[in-house]
Amino acid sequence: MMHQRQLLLPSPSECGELDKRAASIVPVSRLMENAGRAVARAVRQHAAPCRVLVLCGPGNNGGDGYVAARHLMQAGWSVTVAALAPPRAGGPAAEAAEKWTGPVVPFSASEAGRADIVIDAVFGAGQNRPPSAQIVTVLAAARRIIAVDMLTGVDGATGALLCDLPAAEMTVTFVRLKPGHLLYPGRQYLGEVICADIGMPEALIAEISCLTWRNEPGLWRVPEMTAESHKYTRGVVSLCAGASMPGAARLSAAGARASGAGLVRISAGAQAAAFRLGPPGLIVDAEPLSELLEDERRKVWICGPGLTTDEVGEVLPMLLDAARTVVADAGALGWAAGKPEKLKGVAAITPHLGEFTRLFGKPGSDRLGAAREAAHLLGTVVVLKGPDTIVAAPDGRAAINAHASPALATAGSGDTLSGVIGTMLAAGMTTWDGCCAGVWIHGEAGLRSGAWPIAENFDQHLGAARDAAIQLGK
Ligand SMILES: NC(=O)C1=CN([C@@H]2O[C@H](COP(=O)(O)OP(=O)(O)OC[C@H]3O[C@@H](n4cnc5c(N)ncnc54)[C@H](OP(=O)(O)O)[C@@H]3O)[C@@H](O)[C@H]2O)[C@@H](O)CC1
Ligand SMILES: [K+]
Repeated sequence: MMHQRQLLLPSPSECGELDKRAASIVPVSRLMENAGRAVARAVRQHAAPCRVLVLCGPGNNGGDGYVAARHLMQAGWSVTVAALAPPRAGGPAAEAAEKWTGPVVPFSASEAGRADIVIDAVFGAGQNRPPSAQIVTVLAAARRIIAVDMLTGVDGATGALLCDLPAAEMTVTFVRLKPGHLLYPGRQYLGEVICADIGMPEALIAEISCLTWRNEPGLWRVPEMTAESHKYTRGVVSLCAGASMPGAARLSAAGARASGAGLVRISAGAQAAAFRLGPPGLIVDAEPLSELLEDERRKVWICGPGLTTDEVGEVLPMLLDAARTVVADAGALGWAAGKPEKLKGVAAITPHLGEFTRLFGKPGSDRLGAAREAAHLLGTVVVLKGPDTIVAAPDGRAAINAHASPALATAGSGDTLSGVIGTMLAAGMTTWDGCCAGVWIHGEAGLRSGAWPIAENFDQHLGAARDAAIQLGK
């Protein structure tokens, strides 16, 4: 099982905090030596010996570059170094630069174009503004790039692009991945991301004030089935269905059932007869919602898939008045467009980027920060869906999900996800844990669904996906 601490995604500034604490225990020069050696090792495993140019910036990222250059040269590779600027005097990077005895060439596009591989050690965690046009031109001239810690031009905290960029083949980072390694658009420029152990004391990692994790089992635990389980302990998930889009509610209900809910009921009102033509295990209620809410065992409700904004306006306030745990999606998000405070009291919302924008405005280049702010504003867990789904809690915690497949980007997939999340909450998980687990399980089902699945296909894999989450979380 991955320990929560192993899943931490410190931002560059949190890494700075870590480096400062580490300095009194392990000299930065030793960490830098380990980092550079790890880069050289990764390059040797990745490529056959060839002409390498190492581009070094003035900070410690550049320091890692000088060390990597030395180790590659010692391994018999043909290596040159080009410095953007001299390393900061008296620092560990200057020490590393002094040990470089190989050729130094100008920091130029022609030198970059001459090399078979360019190692980008220009900026890493310390980049705080867009790189200059000169740097962009030099990187663009490279045939193959391997980045040290982070590709120059990608913001490690947000994954935002700070300039036009060529893509790297590989990025070698240290200690832990950073949010920018998982968040788009940056993620697609980093190639294979390798995280090297450089001897940072684990105890120090536990001390930093980082509240961002990679979404994997171990961050949360999914309840198992036990000999005493019955349908009410496995959990009851209820949904509100409407007249015009019955498919969405049925997909959500199917997602809830296939991921292990004990009982799933649809409140279909006048449409009950049509819903009864569906799968026999799905219970359809025709009674008024006010009556259904008298059953206190029906704690978790999904509201929005298949509902118009008018229908949401009728049912969502009733669910909140009855203090139910509500997962709001689709129509419920449209109902609150421009007035997100209408969703206060909801346990979780699951917007895609378009729905998020209609609720809160454009998130800009920092979707992680925007999701956190939205969660704080509403007191609600926000699941900002996408290829790098972000789950943010009102208390500042956030998880980034990289466990997914583009196959999930199909109509109805979000309805299925709301059902899975409903099931996790009905099984007794906290809202944040349940949302994180639901997103991972949905991702796992997508990964198991083969090429070009339709939303209905995901259901077939949700049980196995939940089981994988349970086993990996042990
Ligand atoms: N985490 C770990 O455990 C370990 C981390 N290590 C390594 O340390 C790296 C972080 O080092 P770092 O803090 O020195 O920052 P780094 O990225 O080298 O750049 C800072 C310099 O660049 C400058 N600068 C920034 N942006 C600029 C721009 N656009 N255009 C121009 N200048 C710009 C900035 O200038 P200033 O803002 O001061 O003007 C400053 O001089 C990290 O990525 C990893 O590789 C290992 O060695 C050891 C263990
Ligand atoms: K770099």
